Amino acid sequence: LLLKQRGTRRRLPPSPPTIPILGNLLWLTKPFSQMEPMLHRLRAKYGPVFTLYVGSRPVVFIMDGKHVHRSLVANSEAFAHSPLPLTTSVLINGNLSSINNTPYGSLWRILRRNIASEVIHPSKASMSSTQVQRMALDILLKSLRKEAEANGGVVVPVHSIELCIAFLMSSLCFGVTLDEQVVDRIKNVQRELLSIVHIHFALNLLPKVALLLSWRRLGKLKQLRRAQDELFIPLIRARKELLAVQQSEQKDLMMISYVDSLLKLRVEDGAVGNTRALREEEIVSFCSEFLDASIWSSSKVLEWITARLVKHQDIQEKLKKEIRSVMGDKKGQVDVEELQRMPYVKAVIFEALRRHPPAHFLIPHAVKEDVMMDEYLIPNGSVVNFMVTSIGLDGRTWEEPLEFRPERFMPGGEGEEVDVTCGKREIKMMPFGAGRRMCPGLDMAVLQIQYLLVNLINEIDLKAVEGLEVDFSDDAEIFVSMKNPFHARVAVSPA
Ligand code: HEM
Repeated sequence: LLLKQRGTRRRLPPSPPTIPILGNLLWLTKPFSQMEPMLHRLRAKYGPVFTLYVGSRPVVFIMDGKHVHRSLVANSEAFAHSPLPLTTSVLINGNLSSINNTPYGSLWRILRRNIASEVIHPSKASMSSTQVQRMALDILLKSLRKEAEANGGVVVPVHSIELCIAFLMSSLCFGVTLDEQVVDRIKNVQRELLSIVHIHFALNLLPKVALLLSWRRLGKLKQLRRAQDELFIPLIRARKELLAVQQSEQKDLMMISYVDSLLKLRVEDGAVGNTRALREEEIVSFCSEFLDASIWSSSKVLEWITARLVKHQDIQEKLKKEIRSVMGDKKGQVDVEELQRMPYVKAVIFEALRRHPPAHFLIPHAVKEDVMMDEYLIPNGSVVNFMVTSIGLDGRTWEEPLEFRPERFMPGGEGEEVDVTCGKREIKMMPFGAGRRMCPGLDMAVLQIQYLLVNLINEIDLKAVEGLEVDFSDDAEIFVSMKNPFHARVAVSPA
């Protein structure tokens, strides 16, 4: 059991030999892709909870469902802290810039409640997203049709998928449906920003070193931040004016948006009881977090699923059969109520989240007090990292874990009872994290992926291209892409 221990003998989780002063720094500064095999080897040798050191400071790794449950769920408050944000991020974005960077406490709760109840809550989400979802689907189909026409029926679906999800999420962020060129610019700025924010584990403990290493990148970061300001600020101001008109004329808005909620939000300011509105630059930063958190994760999941459907024609056929059985003779788009009657669709999505989670690690957590895990001490100030793939691909839980087999999530399968919110005793997979910092966008993301997947498959057949085998190797950075984007031959019914 997890207990706080005072005054008894304390031993940290096991660790490989460390170099004096440096600790295991050389390992910890490796990019994500190179760290994974090393972490699996350490798990095999030291067990599911072990320590690496940055100098004398411990970085704890938790690699199995049982210990994730003991920490993030059973002792959720102690593990809900985040390490200090990287100094570069503070320089560019200021102190109040994202939910994830906000220390666990009252301000974090306000920000979490805001996104969860004002934007993502099913009642709000369905109001604003139904029409936008339809438009996003049209963009996806139109983009695939255009590419197929130009290339003899062959497409690389990742581009169309990213455009579609970026359109959907930027509309929900700013409350307007933006034209494709603007969406493309937003997507490119966000991608560039992400690509230069290399978050090495060690740097979470050494913000000053991170600053030195990142100094060269600082100019580029500032330039990208200016590009964000140019794109986002006019949209935020337009929304502010619209809200003022709506208030004075008591009109209903056509759709809600994340920016609306941020414009109305009050945060603590200095003395107890004092509050203030968010500054414009803070709103820009929160929008950036919203777009990054939602665009890449959801589009990666849809990319992996469509790649799997090219490879496994039998699964594609089963999906189509289920869609036909629910839709009967009805023509046109499948709606949200019909999606609830498609268990196999959900099984395909869960299998993709298990086999190809878009993030292989949770965002690093931290503890702000000494905490006991079994007989081990996790000392105050430790960074704690949780590996998503070591749980979802654990051969003790899943039969042939590397196989893509949605049937596991159907009645009788080993994943039938899986709870992706990780509230139950056992954690078999955690693509959205677990505990207090668990992804607030879970329901929205699953619903949008269901909607886009079903309507896409209802309209097109995805086939393999002769001589171009789908390669399932991944490119494990912050969000995990396919190393080699796959090609598909599509037969799209005319618009
Ligand atoms: C398939 C889609 C998604 C996946 C797999 C995913 C996964 C995750 C994961 C693993 C975390 C870290 C949890 C932790 O550290 O314990 C996270 C955090 C977060 N996600 Fe998502 N996410 C998805 C979609 C979304 C969407 C659509 C939104 C917003 C609309 C969103 C907003 C956030 C935010 C704001 C956080 C930070 C929460 C905090 O620190 O309190 N995510 N997500």
